[in-house]
Amino acid sequence: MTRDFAFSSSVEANFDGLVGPTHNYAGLSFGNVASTSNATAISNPKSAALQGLTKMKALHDMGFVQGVLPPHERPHIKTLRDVFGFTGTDGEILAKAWQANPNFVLASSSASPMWTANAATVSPSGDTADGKVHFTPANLCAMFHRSIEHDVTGRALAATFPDTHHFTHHPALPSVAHLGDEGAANHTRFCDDYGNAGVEFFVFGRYAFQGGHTQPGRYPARQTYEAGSAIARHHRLSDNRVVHAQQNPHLIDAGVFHNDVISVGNANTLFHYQDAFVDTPAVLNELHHKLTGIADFTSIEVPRDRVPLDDVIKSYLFNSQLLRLPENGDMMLVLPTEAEETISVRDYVYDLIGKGNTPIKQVKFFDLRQSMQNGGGPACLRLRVALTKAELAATNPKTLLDNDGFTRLTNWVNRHYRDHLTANDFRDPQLLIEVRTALDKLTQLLNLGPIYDFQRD
Ligand SMILES: NCCC[C@H](NC(=O)CCC(=O)O)C(=O)O
Repeated sequence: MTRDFAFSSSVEANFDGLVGPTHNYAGLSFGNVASTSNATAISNPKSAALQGLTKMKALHDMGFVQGVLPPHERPHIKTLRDVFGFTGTDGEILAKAWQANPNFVLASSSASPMWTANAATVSPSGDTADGKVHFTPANLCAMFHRSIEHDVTGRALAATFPDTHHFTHHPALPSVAHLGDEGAANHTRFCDDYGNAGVEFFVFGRYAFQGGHTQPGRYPARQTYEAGSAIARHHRLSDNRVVHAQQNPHLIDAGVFHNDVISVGNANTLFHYQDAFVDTPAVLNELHHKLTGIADFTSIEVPRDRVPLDDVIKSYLFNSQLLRLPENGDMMLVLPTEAEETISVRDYVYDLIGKGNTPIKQVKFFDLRQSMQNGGGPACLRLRVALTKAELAATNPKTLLDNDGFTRLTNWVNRHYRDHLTANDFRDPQLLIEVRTALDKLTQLLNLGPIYDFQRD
């Protein structure tokens, strides 16, 4: 197929989460090996945010549309007050909560909204019955510290995509285990041109309303089938262009807590591990079948005996960004440096590129160690939003980064962020004041309006 991708009327924009000023390692995510093994490590929020910005800038410079989503207010005093019941001034609330149980404060202080692959599920207008882009913030109810994200995430998305002629914002699904939803980390879309109808692929860990199915035994299956199917209905997707697949429960038990740790897809390509799903051949068949006449579907399977599962998890091979280069339509993998340092993975990737017989022709590595130590690689850090030209023009322009935007955000980080944070620092009300000062400024830089609770109370 010969096409000039540069003149396509639609794009896939990547909205990365700007790492928040309280980025820290608290070991909060059971089943996420990096998070639990780095609990109590000292974090460097400044360097974490700059690592993220470096990746965003590099992709912008390569011609991709790069957006940004803001961090959240942490420690989240509203949670300590309204959920746990502590009273008094902000300083008193922090002190009382810490005394009752330091974990209350730590679970209210994570910078986890940085992983915007978990912010929402997004259905592009080519897929939806009403021709609008639909957003559903993820309830993230499997982990307490993430379950407090969706209100502010919803406000940030509405401030980024404000035009109701083009964008529809749904509330998060109810926060109960039956409807556990982790957003785009378990959602992929296949298509030809980003503006045309595609096939949406929802991956889940377990069924909540039907017995008799296999599920993991050791670690939680965060996403349910029922959550994905409810979102597909809310987003007005056609059944002929939706595929639901169960993730292999043995992989979840080995530490693959989201589908984006074991597969990545974009445009006409799915890059996945052997046995990523329950009955992988049947899943591939359904994708092939539903994509007939829509896109020339290709799947690339990485065999277990080529790359051991432990190396997949350690290196985050599949937590890559799979990007279609604007100039010629070739695909590029964006990987963390850990992938280059893991010999089996490095050899595999260079072989893949070298052979040249798949759509993936390029690879780039980025140092994202601060995020990686909490289990967040390149793919976790971005939310993809396919947009037509008209939708892109209706997007809040301050959230779409150009050279000046990068300079402003880099200066903002350098001015407001600490370079060293441990658990004890969250007891200090001064940190909260620093965070609020920084975020107040950020809402002006990105023209978001008062999205934070401290700006609204
Ligand atoms: N998509 C990647 C998400 C990583 C995230 N880690 C965390 O929340 C770790 C936070 C801590 O342990 O401090 C999670 O597991 O949901």
